[in-house]
Amino acid sequence: MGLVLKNGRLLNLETGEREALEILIVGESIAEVAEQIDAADHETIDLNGNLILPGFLDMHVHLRQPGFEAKETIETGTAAAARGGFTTVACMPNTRPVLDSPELIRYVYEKTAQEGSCTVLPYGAITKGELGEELTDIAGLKAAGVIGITDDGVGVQSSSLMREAMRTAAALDLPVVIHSEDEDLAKDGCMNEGVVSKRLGLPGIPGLAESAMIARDILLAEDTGAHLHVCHISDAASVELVRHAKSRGLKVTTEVTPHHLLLTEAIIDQTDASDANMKVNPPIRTEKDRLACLQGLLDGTIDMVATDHAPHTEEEKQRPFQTAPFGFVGLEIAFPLLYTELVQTGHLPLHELVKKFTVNPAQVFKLDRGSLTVGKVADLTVVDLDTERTITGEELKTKGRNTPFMGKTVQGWSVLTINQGRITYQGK
Ligand SMILES: NC(=O)N[C@@H](CC(=O)O)C(=O)O
Ligand SMILES: [Zn+2]
Ligand SMILES: [Zn+2]
Repeated sequence: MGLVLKNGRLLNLETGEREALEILIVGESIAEVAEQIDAADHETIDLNGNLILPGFLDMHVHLRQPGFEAKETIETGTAAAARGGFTTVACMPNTRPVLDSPELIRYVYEKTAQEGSCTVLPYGAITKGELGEELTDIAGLKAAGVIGITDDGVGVQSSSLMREAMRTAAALDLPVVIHSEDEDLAKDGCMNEGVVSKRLGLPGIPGLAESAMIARDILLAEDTGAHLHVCHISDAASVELVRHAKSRGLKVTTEVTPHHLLLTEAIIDQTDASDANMKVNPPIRTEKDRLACLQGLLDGTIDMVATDHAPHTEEEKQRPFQTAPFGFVGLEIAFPLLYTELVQTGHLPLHELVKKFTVNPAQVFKLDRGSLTVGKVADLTVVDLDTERTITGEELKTKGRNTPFMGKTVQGWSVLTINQGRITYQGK
């Protein structure tokens, strides 16, 4: 007995056409895709004409477990992912303890098997404890199932250590995923360095703190042959560096967050830095930087969207701007925000946006996901493009309420998500 999805439209990611096709799911896989499927022996769900998309992949999330369960757990973070249409998320190792050993990687897989609502692929740390001093057992981490190595949350300051990490990762065919931040340039900054930080008298983080490190790591990737993936790109010069590296044929890829595509530092200017829900790292920058990120997404310099879902408690975010932690939640609202702000406004066609959530991340990280053809894993989401909903705290499945998009009305919400043949979210 399987499950037949009836009365849906399948989006063709090559042409953008919407095809009236039915899907039969048996076990974990797609058994049939056809104009009409005999549902006599199966359960059926009527999709009311809504759009069927491959399940989304988010290669940058913070699930906070182990150690920071007040912010998020694997259970709540993956429930949020499912509500957002995601079927695969890659989780960052800046937990407590840091995911820097094979045992801790196995812990994430076991916890996900018990409580998860999507596939979770952990990253392992580059350095022990993310302290930037000593490399982890990268081969051991790979054997335990990491999909890449990263010290996300902090930049690896030592160039010789990074070079050694890249050499090892290249030999193991593991991506090196970088949080690019020169701590010396970033100092104790809490927002973008520029006219707004000057007016408010707050310490700034210059775009240079990001781009200078990206330049270093592109050169190290060339030197070592490693695949370099640049996290949460936010600055115009950074986008140009990645564009140039790609044009030279280097294995350099990158991601951008919805907030860096949609916001500028005006959100901090307007509120006089009174609300730490506007505080994130890398910081929200200028209109020039925002437009460079958008252009990078459109021309393929930026491969994918990633949320950098980074939940914190309300207590932490009520602290003064300078001392509150950096980070926004994003899993549940990423697709509706970008559908509303980029597709509805004509910046890019729907199927191009969907690729940035599906086939592109799958290709970059060599995952057999992102396609809805017979024999593939049944990872999909059904999206209602028409119904408008306001982003409110009550509806969120994440524990975090830290988003600058609270109160915004958007459309393009998932109404059904299926991961490995199992319904993981069903809503209105
Ligand atoms: N993005 C953030 O502002 N915060 C992240 C760390 C990170 O992604 O660098 C976090 O772990 O809270
Ligand atoms: Zn980061
Ligand atoms: Zn992050």
